[in-house]
Amino acid sequence: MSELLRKPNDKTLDNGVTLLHDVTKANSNLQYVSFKTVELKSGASINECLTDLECCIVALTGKVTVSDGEQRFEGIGRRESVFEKTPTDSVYISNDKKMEIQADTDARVALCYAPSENPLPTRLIKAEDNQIEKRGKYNNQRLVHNILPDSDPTANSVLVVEVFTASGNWSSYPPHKHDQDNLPNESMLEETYYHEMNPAQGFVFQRVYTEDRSIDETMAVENKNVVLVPSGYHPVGVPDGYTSYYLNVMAGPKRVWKFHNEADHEWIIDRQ
Ligand SMILES: O=C(O)C[C@@H](O)[C@H](O)C(=O)CO
Repeated sequence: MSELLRKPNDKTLDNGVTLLHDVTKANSNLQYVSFKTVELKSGASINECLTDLECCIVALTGKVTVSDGEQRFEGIGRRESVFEKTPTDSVYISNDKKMEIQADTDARVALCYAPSENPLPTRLIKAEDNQIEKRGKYNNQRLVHNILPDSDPTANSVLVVEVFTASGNWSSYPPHKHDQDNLPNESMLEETYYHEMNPAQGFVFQRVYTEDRSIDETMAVENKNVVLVPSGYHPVGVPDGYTSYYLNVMAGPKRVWKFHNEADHEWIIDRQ
């Protein structure tokens, strides 16, 4: 199997916590982005000390109470399925803080980490704070919830966005990349994709390829899989009959999302 494709770990621990994904600097080819998906049974909890990482906790489904050791945000989370296609609540917690997440109902949370040395205030990012965008036309239509975009100074490094792609459509398309630290033309950001499909037996295809094709992998991605994008273009194609959801985490040396479209396919944007 591709080193860029991660399948979920379905082992539920005794305490009602299932760690579906745990992508770290130590177990991946990523230097900046770390990522977890955790399922919690109602009443279960997890604790972590954020030393040199900041974290954006996204309540994907269900309701959770999040604490940084001082502030407490109760009952956050807005949906039972991501496919309700409404924004959800998230909490940003900085490095050097404690993080506790307790499930008020059965819940699934995404923990989106990036390196951070500069403590910043904890912030509840309410569903209403998400910037909603509809992008694309023809078979390239997607709905975007910007949770932590680069225009929002809440974080030092991490960027978080969720994307819904309609059946038979494409997203992260035409192919774009952000793997050169060459602003103002392009920024260098690694990325993870956490995918879900509706109905859940669906699949999507994601290709990750660099300009020189030193990476060139096309993956069949199933429900709750993670795709790592250390560099390169990373388009997603969704088969007819299925809707795609993914959560992107990005981070790199500068907190700017400046992408470069692959020149051969840029004409797709300009069609009338
Ligand atoms: O617009 C889209 O199709 C989503 C992508 O921009 C996605 O968030 C991404 O690739 C970020 O680099």
